[in-house]
Amino acid sequence: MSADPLFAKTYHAVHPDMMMGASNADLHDRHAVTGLFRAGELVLTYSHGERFIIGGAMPGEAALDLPVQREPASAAGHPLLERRELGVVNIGPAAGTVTVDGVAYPLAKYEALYVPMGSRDVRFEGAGARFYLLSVPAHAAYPIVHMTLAGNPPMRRGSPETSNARSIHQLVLPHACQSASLCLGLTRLDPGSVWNTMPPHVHERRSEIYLYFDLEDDARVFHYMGQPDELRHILLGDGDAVISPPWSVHMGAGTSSYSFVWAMAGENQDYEDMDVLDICQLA
Ligand SMILES: O=C[C@H](O)[C@@H](O)CC(=O)C(=O)O
Ligand SMILES: [Zn+2]
Repeated sequence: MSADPLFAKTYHAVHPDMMMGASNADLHDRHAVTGLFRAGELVLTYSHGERFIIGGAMPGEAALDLPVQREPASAAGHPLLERRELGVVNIGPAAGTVTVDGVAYPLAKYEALYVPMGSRDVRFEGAGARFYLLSVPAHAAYPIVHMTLAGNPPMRRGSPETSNARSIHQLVLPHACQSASLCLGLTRLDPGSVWNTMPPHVHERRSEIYLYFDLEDDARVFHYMGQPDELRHILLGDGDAVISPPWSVHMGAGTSSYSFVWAMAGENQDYEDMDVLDICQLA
């Protein structure tokens, strides 16, 4: 539940002690973001981690508009992006269009749009498109940027021998697209590779959200989280996201290969600001 009617659910910050001994249902309730993609709906949730708005828009035949703020009264009716920036990724299957203040941006599957603070009207169209939405508070307006995978060649990580060969596309990071705080990318596993983010890491200065997709209906990702010596897991399906607190490991293994969108915000935009963990220290 959420106090602000704009949001389907509010996710609170979680203390490390709360993860130890939590039931699987509580873990899911506190960290898994499900139900974002409903035909004909735009769904928003709110996380107290970096004040992320995590949402999904699945237009169907009718267009969907980003709503305006409702609370407090002084902000009611103002654009949602009055003091926020937005990242949009089309996770498919079909192409769609995002129109920002009258300018249309066709987004093929895997393409993304950075929408600056101050944008007023944001409209989503296209049957079969699923737009994943991530918004964080901003202090400055940067240019709108349409990102393609071809325009953002990947870093190659992992290998088939360790079942983790993958392409990491950095989409919203300072060298590719300026933003106030948001960092965003897309990682695709090679066929037959199932492990992401190996070796895993933590980054105390940013929290991170993963959204898994390109999974068949009966496939799952076992997403690991928690302190390195107190790991827990959550089972996620196609179109499900998971919120990692800044102190938490985030890595996963799937029952097939898959893709995921990663999004971070916090006090820096240095992708390399990670404490990489040795697999042998995990427990
Ligand atoms: O902090 C950065 C993120 O966790 C991801 O970029 C990691 C990732 O995509 C991978 O290794 O597959
Ligand atoms: Zn990370």
